[in-house]
Amino acid sequence: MSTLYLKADQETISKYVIFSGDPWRVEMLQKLLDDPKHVAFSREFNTYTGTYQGVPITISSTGIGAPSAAIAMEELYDCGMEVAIRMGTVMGLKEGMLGKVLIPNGAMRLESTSDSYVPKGFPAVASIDLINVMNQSVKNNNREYLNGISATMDGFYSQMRESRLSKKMNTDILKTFDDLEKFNVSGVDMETSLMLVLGNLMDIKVCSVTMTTVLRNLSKVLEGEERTKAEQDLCKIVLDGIVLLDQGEKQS
Ligand SMILES: O=P(O)(O)O[C@H]1O[C@H](CO)[C@@H](O)[C@H]1O
Ligand SMILES: O=c1cc[nH]c(=O)[nH]1
Repeated sequence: MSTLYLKADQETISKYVIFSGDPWRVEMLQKLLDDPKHVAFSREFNTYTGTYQGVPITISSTGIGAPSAAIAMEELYDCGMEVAIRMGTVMGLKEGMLGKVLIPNGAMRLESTSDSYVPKGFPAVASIDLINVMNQSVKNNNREYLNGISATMDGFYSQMRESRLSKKMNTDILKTFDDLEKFNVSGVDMETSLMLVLGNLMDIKVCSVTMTTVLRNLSKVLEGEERTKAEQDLCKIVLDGIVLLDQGEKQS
C-alpha cells in the first residue's frame, strides 16, 4: 500500500534518500541518475528512485518548513529509509560563506515541529560518518565546506526576511541575526533541526548538506548562472557523498 502523501512504498524506495526542499530541484537531481523512475509528484513531494554509479538512491522533496519535512521523513522511514540527507540552501551568517557548503554538526531547534516529538533538551545532531563523507565530497567537487551550527526556524517573513507586514508590525528581523551571531551560529534554514531530530529517533544516519545562496538580510545573494551552478554542484556533492558512504560500508 502506498503512503498517504508521498504515494511511495517499500518496493519503490531505496535505503539512501536525499531530500530537497524545493520539488523542482528534484527535477535537476533526477537528471544525474541512471534509469530514474518517477514514484509520484503529490502535493509538495516529488519523488524519484534511480541509481548513481550503481548505487540505488531515492530523491524526494519536503517543501518549505518542518511540518511537511516531518511527513516526508516519516513516510519514507515507513518505506525502509536508512540514510536521510537534506540537500538544501541556507542563509549564511558569516562573511565569505556565499557559495560555500554548510554541513552542520548540530542545529538549534527554533522550529516547533520537533517539540511535538521530544522535549527541548533533546539535541539535533548529524551522523559523524555522513558529515565526514560529505566533507570529502565537497573537497572532491572543488568547493569549500564548513561545519558548525545551523538554526532552523519556522517564520520566513516573521524571522528571516523583511516584508510589508513585518514592517507594519515593527518586527526587528535584524535582531534574529544579531542573536544567532552571538551564539556563533553559521546559517539559518527551515528544516534541518527537525530532520536531525527525527533521524536520531529513527536510529538512521542523517545529515544536512546546505549551499549558502544568500547572506543575512540579503546583503549578498547568489544569482543567475552562479546560483544554477551552485545548486548543480550541491546535487553532485550529495550523490558522490552517498557513493563514498556506500563504498565505506561495503569495505567494513
Ligand atoms: O533550498 P531549500 O531546500 O528549499 O531550503 C530553503 O529554502 C526555503 C526558504 O526559501 C526553505 O525551505 C529553506 O530551508
Ligand atoms: O533566505 C533563505 C535562503 C535559504 N534558506 C532560508 O531558510 N532562507
